[in-house]
Amino acid sequence: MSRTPALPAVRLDTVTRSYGRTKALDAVSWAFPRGGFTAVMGPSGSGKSTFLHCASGLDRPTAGTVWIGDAELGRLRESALTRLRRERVGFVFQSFNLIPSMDVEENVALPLRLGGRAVDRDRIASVLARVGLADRMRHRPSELSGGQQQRVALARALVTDPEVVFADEPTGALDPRTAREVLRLMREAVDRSGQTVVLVTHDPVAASWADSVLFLDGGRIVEELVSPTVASVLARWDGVAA
Ligand SMILES: Nc1ncnc2c1ncn2[C@@H]1O[C@H](COP(=O)(O)OP(=O)(O)OP(=O)(O)O)[C@@H](O)[C@H]1O
Repeated sequence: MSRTPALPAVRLDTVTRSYGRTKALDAVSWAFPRGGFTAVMGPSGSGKSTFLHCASGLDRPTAGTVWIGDAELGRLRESALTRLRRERVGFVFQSFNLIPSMDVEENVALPLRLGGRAVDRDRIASVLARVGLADRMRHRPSELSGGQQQRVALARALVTDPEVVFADEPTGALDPRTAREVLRLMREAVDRSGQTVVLVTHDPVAASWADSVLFLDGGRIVEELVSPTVASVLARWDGVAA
């Protein structure tokens, strides 16, 4: 079963991703515990996006193995991998990636439609209520603030009840107060719904919401900081970025 408690939500075993002679990821192994919130930090070019893309099945590693739950991604054909990403994984990006011509309800319903699933309006209403936007169903993205758009994107990521949500700099374009609201909702997805969140960020405040922070440097994991605070993240960051 995909939700066997003993299985990590995501596991990487000696994953390397090369671009020519550059090893963007260099034999990285890690297991993300189910129901955990992990932040991934590191200097520019350290491999964070590559890590997230390989861990989520958006990209295929050059070598090594990735599992999401019980599914070994390298064994899946492209169509099965697409289905797995659609049904078992949620994505949130810095740039929201909402469809401008669709209203909020249609944007949130999109993963269900693409997956050929029934669009249950109560489910959409409930996930929008969860992110505090129940009264905005008929709005277009352009009629919403950046923070509201990111909350729609989070609702869209959560609507399929995914095992794991991958977020790439989701608060990068938001002011601190709005960012806090998005982070609180991600924390809630972990604490109340047992979902797993993997968050790539440059922001020590965002990282301090996680249960642990992985520091990447030169395509390798060089540190894990458990129970991070803003101060402890900054202190480690100085060490990694030095
Ligand atoms: N498509 C690509 N083609 C060639 N090289 C790439 C490609 N994507 C990434 N790289 C290289 O791999 C390394 C890691 O890049 P990656 O984007 O994963 O870093 P990052 O930590 O996410 O950086 P940033 O914080 O600046 O977004 C860099 O040296 C980068 O130049």
